[in-house]
Order: sequence, then structure tokens, then C-alpha cells
Amino acid sequence: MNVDHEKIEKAVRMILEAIGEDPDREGLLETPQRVARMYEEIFQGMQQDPKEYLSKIFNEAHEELVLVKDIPFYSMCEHHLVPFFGKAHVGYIPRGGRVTGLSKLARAVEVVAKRPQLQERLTTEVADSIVETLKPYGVIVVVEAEHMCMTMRGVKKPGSRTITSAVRGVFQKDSTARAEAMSLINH
Ligand SMILES: Nc1nc2c(ncn2[C@@H]2O[C@H](COP(=O)(O)OP(=O)(O)OP(=O)(O)O)[C@@H](O)[C@H]2O)c(=O)[nH]1
Ligand SMILES: [Zn+2]
Repeated sequence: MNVDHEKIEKAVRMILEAIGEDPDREGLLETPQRVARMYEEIFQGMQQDPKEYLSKIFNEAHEELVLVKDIPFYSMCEHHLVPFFGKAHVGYIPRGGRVTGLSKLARAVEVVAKRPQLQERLTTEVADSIVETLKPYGVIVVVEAEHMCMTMRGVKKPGSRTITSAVRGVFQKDSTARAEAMSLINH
């Protein structure tokens, strides 16, 4: 168990009371426990480190781009605790034969998404965890997302998308390499 169920249940009950609901009416009776179970699931990245997955390295003599694109993710905006969700594109150029399983790139996205987050930090954490584990020539991470805090409330701009990127190593210095990766991502 990675969250304090009892605390969440108490808090949800208080929120229900605070909005004028009756937490003891039939439909809401199990809601605090449900929310606790849900938070355990959607915040499970709090207890995980993306590097645990990425450090499962094997040897393959490929020193060209590896790109996994359109990785779907769901995260929770740390300001409003409502979802933001979209797709992540993760690419790297292996160095010294150090490659990892393709699914580990998606797992890294999954781990950092399952925390109270900012899109910028999610993007950076994926890029830096790859740099630290695989020590590649370069890393490029592009994330596109829709933020529920901008659509269902506040400024109310449904359909607006936020795009963030983090580039490391060769992708910072070499605009041709970066443009090539970006064109594959946008293709
Ligand atoms: N940079 C960044 N901002 C975010 C992200 N998710 C939500 N936000 C923004 O966080 C800001 C919080 O602003 P505040 O003024 O403190 O909160 P607010 O009064 O609810 O703001 P509004 O959303 O403008 O109504 C808002 O502008 C959100 O759009 C994110 O991933 N990255
Ligand atoms: Zn927000």
C-alpha cells in the first residue's frame, strides 16, 4: 500500500461535507474508499523511480535514433489535482551499445506521470532519467497534453494543447539531428 487510505477517506468525507453533500447517503457511502483506491493507483509513481526500469540495459551495436512515439499518459496537475493527459514521444541515440527495452521508455513516462505533476517537470524527468541511466549521445522528449484545469474550469479553453520538449546532448547542439527527430515525431 503506497497511500494512507484512512487519511484520504477522512479528507474525502470532509470535502463532501464542505460542498454541502451528505456523505452518509447511499450513493456516497463507499466514495471515500473508492477515491482512496483510485489515488493509490494514480499516484503510484510516488514510490517508484523511472531509473529502476531504464537501468535494465542490454548490449546492441545501434548508435542511431530510437524513438517511441505516441505513448499515451494520464497525469494529475499539481495545482488543481485534475487530470492532464496526452501523448509523450521519447527518443534517444544509444552510446556504447547501451540500449534498453522499448517498453522501459513507456514505463518511465508512466512512473513520472503518476505523481502530482507539471507538464514541464514530467518532460524533464523522463529526459534526465534516460541521460543518467543510458548515458546516450542524446535524448529528445516531446509531450503534448490537454489540461482539464484549462478546459472544465478557469479559462475554459477546450481543445487547447500544450507542447513541451526536453533535449539533451547531441539534440541540443545539432539542429539537423533535432529537426530529423522532430519531423519523425510530427510525421
Ligand atoms: N506551467 C504549467 N502551468 C500549469 C500546468 N498545469 C496547470 N498549470 C497552470 O497553473 C496555473 C495556476 O495558476 P493560479 O493563478 O495559481 O490558479 P488559478 O487561479 O486556478 O488560475 P486559472 O487556471 O487561470 O483560473 C494556471 O495558469 C494553470 O493553467 C503545467 O503543467 N505547467
Ligand atoms: Zn491545473
